[in-house]
Amino acid sequence: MTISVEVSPDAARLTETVAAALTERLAAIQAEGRTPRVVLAGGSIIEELHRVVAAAPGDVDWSRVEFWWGDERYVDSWSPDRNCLAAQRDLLTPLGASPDLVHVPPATDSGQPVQDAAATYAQDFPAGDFDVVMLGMGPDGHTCSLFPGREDDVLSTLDAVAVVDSPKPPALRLSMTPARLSRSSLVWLVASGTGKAEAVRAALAPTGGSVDPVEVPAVAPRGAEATIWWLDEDAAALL
Ligand SMILES: O=C(O)[C@H](O)[C@@H](O)[C@H](O)[C@H](O)COP(=O)(O)O
Repeated sequence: MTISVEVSPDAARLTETVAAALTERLAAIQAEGRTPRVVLAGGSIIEELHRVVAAAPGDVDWSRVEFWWGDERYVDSWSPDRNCLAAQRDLLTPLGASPDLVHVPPATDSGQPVQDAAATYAQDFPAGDFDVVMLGMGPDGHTCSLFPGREDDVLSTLDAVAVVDSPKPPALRLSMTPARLSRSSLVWLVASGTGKAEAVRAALAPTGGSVDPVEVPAVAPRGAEATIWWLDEDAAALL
């Protein structure tokens, strides 16, 4: 398992580079006769990445790719806060993804308390491992609605947790745990801009030795084959 850092000159080159790496990987998996399993997320750079992939879909049969979400806001299914609606609009609909292969997390109109919704969400995860998990990171080092100091979430041995008082609105969220996110060949963290530079340094170049995943949750998910931090120069400025 390797951990590496790839730095692009700016946000546009960053999303182009990650998009090309994604389409190359998914095409290679399909060439082996497998259906790729991809985990999506929300956040500004990830949503821009989705648009770039949709504009440059590569040699991938997107109707034969399975999708899940690493986290989702637990709000009404039509709320603009939903990560999955943005991904559907920017990525999945333009690429012709198969609705049967898109695993939409539960929403509040299911009527379930958030804890039950987390269990329902996890029941929809595959028996096998993922191929690519693509995550953003907040300026505080959170990823996937896994926030600093939330030991019960970050170190959970479950596949998914309910986040009940997120410091970033909306308060209720569903998160795939680092334990489950790490059941993936590749974990990619994508970060852009000076606002992420301090968190990138905390994750990758700590001043005081090793990084505590409870303090910097973005370091917790690790790919079985590789973990890659895709950064632009601004995000990498303090490395
Ligand atoms: O619900 C969320 O907030 C996102 O899923 C979150 O994990 C996101 O990826 C980071 O917060 C980065 O977001 P920005 O790139 O917009 O800062």
